[in-house]
Amino acid sequence: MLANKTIAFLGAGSMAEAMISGIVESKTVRNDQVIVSNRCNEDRLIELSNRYGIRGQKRDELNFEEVDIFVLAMKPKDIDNVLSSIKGDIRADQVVLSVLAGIPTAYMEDRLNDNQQVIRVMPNTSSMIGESATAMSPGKHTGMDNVMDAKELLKSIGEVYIIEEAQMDIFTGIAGSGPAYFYYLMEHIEKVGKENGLDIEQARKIGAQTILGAAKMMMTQEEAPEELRKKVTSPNGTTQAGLEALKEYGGGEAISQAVKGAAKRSKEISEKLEKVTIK
Ligand SMILES: NC(=O)C1=CN([C@@H]2O[C@H](COP(=O)(O)OP(=O)(O)OC[C@H]3O[C@@H](n4cnc5c(N)ncnc54)[C@H](OP(=O)(O)O)[C@@H]3O)[C@@H](O)[C@H]2O)C=CC1
Ligand SMILES: O=C(O)[C@@H]1CCC=N1
Repeated sequence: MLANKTIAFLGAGSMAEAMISGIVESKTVRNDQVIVSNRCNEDRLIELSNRYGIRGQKRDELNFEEVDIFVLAMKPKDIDNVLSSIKGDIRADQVVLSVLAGIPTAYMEDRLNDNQQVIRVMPNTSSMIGESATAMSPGKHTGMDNVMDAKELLKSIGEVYIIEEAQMDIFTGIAGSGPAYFYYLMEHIEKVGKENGLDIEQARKIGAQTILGAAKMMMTQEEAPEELRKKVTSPNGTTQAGLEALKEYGGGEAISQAVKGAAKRSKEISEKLEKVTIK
């Protein structure tokens, strides 16, 4: 379905690069079907086009007619500028995928053309290696063919979940922001490993393999995480001591609060948006 489709990223930052890397690596589309553009940083366009063999184009070089799927990948604060700058150039049947946290489909529909096809998407940076957990929520005018094309494209960067838009905030708290929690955890594991005689590279590999192993267990075994945890925990053994410390220092609550904090911020971004329709 994507065989002859052209995909244009508007925004060339970390998230765009992670998605481009995953898409190119998967060979779901040919490299020359992918275009990347940004606001002003031409060096970055050259860098990405050289690194991934895709087409870097300045805004005024973009031929909107040839594009089938636009991927908006700028910061949420830039959304109004972008929507008003593309409205005159895109058609309603061209699909606009937005990866911006907190920007509802209705907000984009109100500011683009009548019946504009939009899809709100929440990937994460593990798209870089095809391991994202990505959510998508189509807007009210989006046809099934475009939903299927978007899903196929997003499958190339990892697992895809079609969810209700109302669930986007919590999805963002868990999966969009989630990689950062694990990196933060690893920063602490590296530090304590180093303080206790490991070199930092060793500590990193050991910690990462442990997270990977636990993740694969959860994805392949029937047991719930609680059961798997109990199997690690010998009475009065080392794990019990570790878990007691984790509880004493609020580890579980800290994780819940991290997810809730990120979800709350996603909701706040939506709530702070200009409510007036500017069509
Ligand atoms: N980073 C992450 O883990 C995730 C991010 N997201 C979402 O992805 C979006 C981008 O985040 P991230 O990649 O981290 O941000 P970056 O700051 O790394 O990149 C932002 C990009 O947007 C470009 N840009 C700004 N204004 C415009 C414009 N008017 N037209 C075209 N491009 C423009 C910038 O170009 P220039 O440099 O030329 O100004 C830059 O390339 C955010 O909305 C975020 O919510 C979603 C999931 C995960
Ligand atoms: O921090 C952010 O706002 C973005 C959205 C999800 C991950 N990064």
